[in-house]
Amino acid sequence: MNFASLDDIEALALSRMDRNTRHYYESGAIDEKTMAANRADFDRFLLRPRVLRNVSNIDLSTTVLSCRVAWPVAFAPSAMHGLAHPDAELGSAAAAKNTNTLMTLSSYSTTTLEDVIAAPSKNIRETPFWLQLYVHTDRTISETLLKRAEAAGYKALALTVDAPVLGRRLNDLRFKFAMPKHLKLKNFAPEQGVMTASERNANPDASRSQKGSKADAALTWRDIAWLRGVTTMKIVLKGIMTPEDAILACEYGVDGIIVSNHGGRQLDSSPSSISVLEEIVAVVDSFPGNGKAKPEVYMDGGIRRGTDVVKALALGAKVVFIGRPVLYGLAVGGSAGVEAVVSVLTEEIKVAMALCGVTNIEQLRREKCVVKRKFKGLENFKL
Ligand SMILES: Cc1cc2nc3c(=O)[nH]c(=O)nc-3n(C[C@H](O)[C@H](O)[C@H](O)COP(=O)(O)O)c2cc1C
Ligand SMILES: CC(C)CC(=O)C(=O)O
Repeated sequence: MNFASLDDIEALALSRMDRNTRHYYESGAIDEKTMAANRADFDRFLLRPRVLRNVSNIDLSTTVLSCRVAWPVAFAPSAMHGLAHPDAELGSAAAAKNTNTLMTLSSYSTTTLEDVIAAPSKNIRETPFWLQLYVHTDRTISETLLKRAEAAGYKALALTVDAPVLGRRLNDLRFKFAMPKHLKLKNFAPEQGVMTASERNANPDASRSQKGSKADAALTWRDIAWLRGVTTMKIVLKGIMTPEDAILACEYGVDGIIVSNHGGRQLDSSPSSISVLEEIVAVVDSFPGNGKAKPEVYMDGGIRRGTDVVKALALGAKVVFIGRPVLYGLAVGGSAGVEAVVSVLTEEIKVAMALCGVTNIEQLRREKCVVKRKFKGLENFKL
């Protein structure tokens, strides 16, 4: 499949989706200001073209939590891939394997986590898989899920910390989306009472807290110790947006943090991910590790161009994650569509790196001079 840009894939995908799926995938919370800022704020940073530096070979490979991957972009967890394509998560997992891309599976998937990691692919290189987790009010259900993930070969769990309650997505509320009958949240038994976002949105009690979903709104930092006790997988916190929480993450000894506002789907009026990335990287870098490893810092939110990836890496992200683009790729062509997303973004990153005069990811991350602030401060920035 051949596309010029991720926008073209998105436009085709949206034109094919039924209204409710489109709303669920596209929506941000409330006025969608944070979702818009996730895109717009990349324009606050400019790239500096450098010349005559032999850029005939560009190497995009890097590592994430010691696993080698082909490029510095990973798949963010998103619920219910079955809405996008009949192959569901098997399509996205095959694309992840075929392109040696880290995939994070949402625990609210329409395929079991065991089937996802075993998805057939033509690639023999080992590709890391992580499992995203919402902690269930009945902890034994989460413990069982983690044990299953560990046994199946998942390398890390990504604990989503920015959704103790669900953000209000207005079109989900207006149109009361219901998951089609042929789809199930396959990692849970029906009696475990896990509800989809839409079912919860359609239920006013549940939308006030995540009680209805059985996701535990009472979770605190102390629960990290519980997680450490029940799994040997590495622990990544997804949804860190302030230096204060980044320092706490360091103190609690997690292995990674994802600077993320959930694609603008949770707290509207919170800042864009790219605008807070640099200060979070700085506090993690200066945290006194006392010989212990510090968390790797990743980011997601609004990545749609190779230049976005280059900016985020130059501002200190180890890798970035893409959410909606994977769903749109899946919708246009199953695994081939997701591979088309990877291919467009890979080409764009290579071109941007070459024109910035850098040839590998370490160089890009070291040379912070690749990016230049366009505006001195928020006060000068007009949305
Ligand atoms: C339709 C949809 C479903 C999502 N489901 C989950 C989920 O199950 N767990 C989670 O932690 N994040 C979820 N996210 C958030 C993504 O992991 C990610 O943070 C976000 O999509 C990144 O922004 P982007 O879509 O602009 O790339 C979801 C996002 C979308 C759009
Ligand atoms: C089932 C939902 C809670 C998944 C999610 O995180 C989202 O829709 O943003």
